[in-house]
Amino acid sequence: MSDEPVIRVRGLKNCFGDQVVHEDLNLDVYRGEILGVVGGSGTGKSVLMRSIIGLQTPDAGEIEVFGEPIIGRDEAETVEVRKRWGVLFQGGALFSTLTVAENVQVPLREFYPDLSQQLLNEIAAYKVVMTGLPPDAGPKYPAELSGGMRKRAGIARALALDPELLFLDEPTAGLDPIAAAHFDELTKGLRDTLGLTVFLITHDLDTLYAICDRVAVLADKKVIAVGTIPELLALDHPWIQEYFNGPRGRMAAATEERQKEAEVTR
Ligand SMILES: Nc1ncnc2c1ncn2[C@@H]1O[C@H](COP(=O)(O)OP(=O)(O)OP(=O)(O)O)[C@@H](O)[C@H]1O
Repeated sequence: MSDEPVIRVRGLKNCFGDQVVHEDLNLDVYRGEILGVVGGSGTGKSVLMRSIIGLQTPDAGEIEVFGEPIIGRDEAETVEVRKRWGVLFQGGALFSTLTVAENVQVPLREFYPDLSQQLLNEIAAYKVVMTGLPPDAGPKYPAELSGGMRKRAGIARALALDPELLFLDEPTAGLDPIAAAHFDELTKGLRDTLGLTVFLITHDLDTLYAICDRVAVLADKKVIAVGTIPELLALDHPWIQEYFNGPRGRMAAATEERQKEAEVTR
């Protein structure tokens, strides 16, 4: 992790009618880190992600990704920076009428319309295997895959353009604990091998303990705290205490502790 922010958010404000979702929200995400983003339902985690990737126009504030301003710029102006990130939306959001391989090719066709079909096929096949899917998953349709495989296919598509930055919105939601743990390993493995920066929205405490370098907590319309889990535990904010020190939080901490001990004795 470096001290260079890949994402810089300052004074962000987002409203829907009378509802103020974000007010004076600030956040830095550093190169090479996996940043977990947590908060109660409706605190605006997805709206924050959508603002950063330019799908939501905020009411005020500044957002920079790789030093490029995002707010108020159209798609054509941000094309170079958009090539540098990949996104896995909540639920995977694959096109159901396209095969896995065709889904992976969508961003390639959008940004590199002159690539030959052979090259598109080769890149898609490589991305599919890279995410741990069997090679024969390429010609399958999303409906023919398990939930865990669909998430992997979503990651394969997010990786299509060899991004430096990956946005994941609740990637382990709906997965059984074993598939979720495998997905966590995949995320960490990709970060370690490709040097990615990962912005990871999650409700999954196991994921936070297992792979996140820092965690940002959304509450009261802003990021109220960001740090390692021990740093957050030292704060006496009621939501943070309830979240990390509630029964599920304690269980996730104990699991992580056991895994670390097992690694030491191995
Ligand atoms: N396009 C929209 N129009 C109106 N309201 C919206 C829109 N998008 C989001 N909201 C509202 O903004 C708030 C934050 O939504 P968001 O989806 O970011 O929450 P979240 O923290 O990701 O929640 P969850 O953990 O349940 O996914 C919610 O109250 C939601 O209803």
